[in-house]
Amino acid sequence: MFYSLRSVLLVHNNAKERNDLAVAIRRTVDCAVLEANSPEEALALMQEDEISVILTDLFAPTNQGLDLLKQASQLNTQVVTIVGTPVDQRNMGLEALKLGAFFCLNTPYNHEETIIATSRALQHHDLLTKGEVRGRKFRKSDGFHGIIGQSPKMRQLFNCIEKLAVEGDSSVLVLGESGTGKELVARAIHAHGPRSRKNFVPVNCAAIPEDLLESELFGYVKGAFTGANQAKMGRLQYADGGTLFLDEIGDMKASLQAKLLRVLQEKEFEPVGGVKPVSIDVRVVAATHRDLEKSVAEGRFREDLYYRLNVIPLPIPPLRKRKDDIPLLIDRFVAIYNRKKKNPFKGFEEDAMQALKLYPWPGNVRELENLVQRMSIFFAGQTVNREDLPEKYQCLDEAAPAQQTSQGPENTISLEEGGVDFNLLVSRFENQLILQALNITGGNKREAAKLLNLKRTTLIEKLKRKNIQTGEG
Ligand SMILES: Nc1ncnc2c1ncn2[C@@H]1O[C@H](COP(=O)(O)OP(=O)(O)OP(=O)(O)O)[C@@H](O)[C@H]1O
Repeated sequence: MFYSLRSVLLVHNNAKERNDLAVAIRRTVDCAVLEANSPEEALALMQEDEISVILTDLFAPTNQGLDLLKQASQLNTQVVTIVGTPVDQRNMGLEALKLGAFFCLNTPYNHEETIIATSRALQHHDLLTKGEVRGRKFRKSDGFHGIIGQSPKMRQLFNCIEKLAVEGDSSVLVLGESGTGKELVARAIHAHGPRSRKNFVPVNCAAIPEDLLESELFGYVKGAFTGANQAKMGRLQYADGGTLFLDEIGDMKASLQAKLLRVLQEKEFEPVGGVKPVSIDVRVVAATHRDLEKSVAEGRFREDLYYRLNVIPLPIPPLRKRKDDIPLLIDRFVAIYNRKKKNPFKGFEEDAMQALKLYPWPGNVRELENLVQRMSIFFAGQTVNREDLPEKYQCLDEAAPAQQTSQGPENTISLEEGGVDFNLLVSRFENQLILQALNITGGNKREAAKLLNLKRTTLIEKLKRKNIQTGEG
């Protein structure tokens, strides 16, 4: 997804400090963090990965940091830079700002200040890149804040977002199947309303381990538990004045549901281990693919919290109910995945387009985006017809989509009676996917990572950890 492709490159020559800062950013900001020890290493990484934001020391007195700024903006005109410089060398910081740096921080870095500057820089990057895609290829009428759609159902959705965004305070519950664009909708609500000058902070309640979620959300005071050597601000506080996006809210455990309810009712909370309430002003946008009413009926979700969150329910229709949007979405994704390609993919023939309109898209827009990405790799410089599509997409009529050949999101694994070895099964599943991807790409790790929707560096890390030997690439 183009938002989560955002990556921050930290350039700092003290490995321990760099690593601590990288961990702090990863925990709070929705992005990948890459690290480089020197400007040379940073430039090499920039050749390999698309970087959204660079945070670099200026490496006084050599000016290497200023050189890095110049070369980085030649390599990638949309990269946003933040520089760090000691207080007594602010004049170099000024030079960097004149060269186009977005922000100048004092070193040694203060984690909270750096995290705020980094999220702002990423927001700025989002605006730059969205503007480019729309400006070049898309008209405003094709969608709304990066959400593509022209079908009556989507136009209705855009109207609702416009109205509720302006109002600015009421909680919103975004409902829809996985991959329908719930996070995009939450971002649009934030971007279109009065809170857009402050942070949009996403928290995926299902992705963060239950026992960590509380301190991630609410932060903690020094000494709150073993290892809490200093106080830490929670994500809720980063969202102060802005929007907190609670994805997969249906997965939140009961004790946290009670604490969240208090935030919504009283606009205050206590960090873990703290006794002093902290006032907070956030708009909460929550999302789930679950049937929350059913969870309430089954006693798994608090009824009072459900009503507090559900002030404005916002259902997003599944893709199969708005198939008119498919060609437009395909055009958009083709344009995105053709960016910077020397030999661009030429798109889908009419018979392929017809088949794709017949397919039921259980994984919704995410599945469509992945398919276009895959086709653009394997059919670079060509067009694709129906027979070129993976088998399950070669539909001839609506009632009978071609056989399901892969593990779509609709497939489930059932738990055996005696239980399973979870880690072993997950690891085997990962191995199979990785080996299949490497097989298809002839061992090319970059292309394999694309097929798996992983960053190249993540794939390499996994290969190392699993001791999987591959050819070059
Ligand atoms: N209408 C749309 N226009 C453009 N891109 C879209 C649209 N809907 C979804 N996408 C893309 O599909 C992917 C999934 O979107 P998103 O993460 O917002 O879905 P979601 O409903 O939050 O999924 P999940 O429930 O699995 O978290 C992203 O890459 C997003 O950019």
